[in-house]
Amino acid sequence: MTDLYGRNIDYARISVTDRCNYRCVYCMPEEGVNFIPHKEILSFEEIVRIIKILKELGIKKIRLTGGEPLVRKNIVELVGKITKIGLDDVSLTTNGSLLKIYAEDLFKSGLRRLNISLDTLNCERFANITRKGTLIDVLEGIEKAIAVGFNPVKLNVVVMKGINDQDDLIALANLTIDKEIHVRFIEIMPIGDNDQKDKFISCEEIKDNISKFFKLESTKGPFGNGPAEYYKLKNSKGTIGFISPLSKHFCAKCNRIRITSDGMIRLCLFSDVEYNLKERLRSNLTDDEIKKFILETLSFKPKGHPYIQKAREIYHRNMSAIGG
Ligand SMILES: Nc1nc2c(ncn2[C@@H]2O[C@H](COP(=O)(O)OP(=O)(O)OP(=O)(O)O)[C@@H](O)[C@H]2O)c(=O)[nH]1
Ligand SMILES: C[S@@+](CC[C@H](N)C(=O)[O-])C[C@H]1O[C@@H](n2cnc3c(N)ncnc32)[C@H](O)[C@@H]1O
Ligand code: SF4
Ligand code: SF4
Repeated sequence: MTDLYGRNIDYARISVTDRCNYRCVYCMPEEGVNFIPHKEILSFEEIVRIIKILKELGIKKIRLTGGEPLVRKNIVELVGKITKIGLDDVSLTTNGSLLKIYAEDLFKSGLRRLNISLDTLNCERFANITRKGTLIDVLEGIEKAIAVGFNPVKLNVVVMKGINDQDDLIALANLTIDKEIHVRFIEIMPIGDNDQKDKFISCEEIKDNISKFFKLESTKGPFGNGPAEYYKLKNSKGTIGFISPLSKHFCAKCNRIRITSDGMIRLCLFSDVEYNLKERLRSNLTDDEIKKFILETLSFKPKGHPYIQKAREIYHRNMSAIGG
């Protein structure tokens, strides 16, 4: 599919749930989140049908996300159904807390790569950032993922000024030396109901902080479809990536659409305008009619966000409900 700006859209991020066992400070509030009622959440059959239709429209890469995708009941079964569809790439973004339990079965169901969120290697800070998490669970989950054969394994680090922008950067960068782990530092985005919007630090500053300790060499990065720019440390096995949606946005190269867990097509992370796909799926439209609807909505995909450089808006959905 090509949009009005000539961008080839071949990647869909599908959120399989808005629920999560964590409450990360940059993603959703500690309490009072209104989760989507179960009957509004897309069923496995609906998700699989959407992916098959998207494939016919030229989508080749699918990322499953959430909320926390691994808290969705029978997620392994869903992954198995999706990997059988015959796409070029299926991947999943997770907080890693349940990987100890699911990594092996996910691998057996055909999934080959994982992106795991991990913002610090300090137990106390980890508990404060996730509000509900225990660091050791994620570290063991990462070990397990590597042991069963996932490759590449990428770690996503949302960097917050004054919280994890100093020693954490060095400790996380260090992980890339001996292991084939790819650590990506991400600029915090001002989306949803969170109180971290004054914690922004740009990738340039993050890079400067790392460069005080390590020399970064530009490099090609691991297999992926996302916007990260990659570097490596001398003789390291893994890489270090930077994702800068605000300071150096990548909208001109945007290749993706999103489907929320309640079946809305979201054309841009930074735009709250959504199109009701679920309503069409549940009203007996044919696959061809659904295709036509998706193509029609694509013409509304924005060029980028007009306020992207200094976005300080409150969006009606939290990041957990969009899928990142
Ligand atoms: N602004 C913006 N941020 C994005 C977009 N896609 C992903 N991100 C952010 O990038 C970070 C990493 O996303 P992931 O889910 O790991 O996916 P990815 O980096 O696209 O995946 P790879 O295919 O492995 O490169 C998250 O914080 C996302 O919110 C996008 O289209 N726009
Ligand atoms: C919404 S989470 C969903 C998947 C899974 N629960 C996880 O945490 O990896 C997807 C990605 O979005 C990132 N994210 C969440 N809120 C963010 C924010 N305000 N700014 C930048 N990235 C954010 C997370 O760190 C994670 O890497
Ligand atoms: S970033 Fe992921 S793990 Fe953290 S609260 Fe959001 S959905 Fe949950
Ligand atoms: S902000 Fe919107 S247009 Fe820009 S890269 Fe992200 S999804 Fe694409």
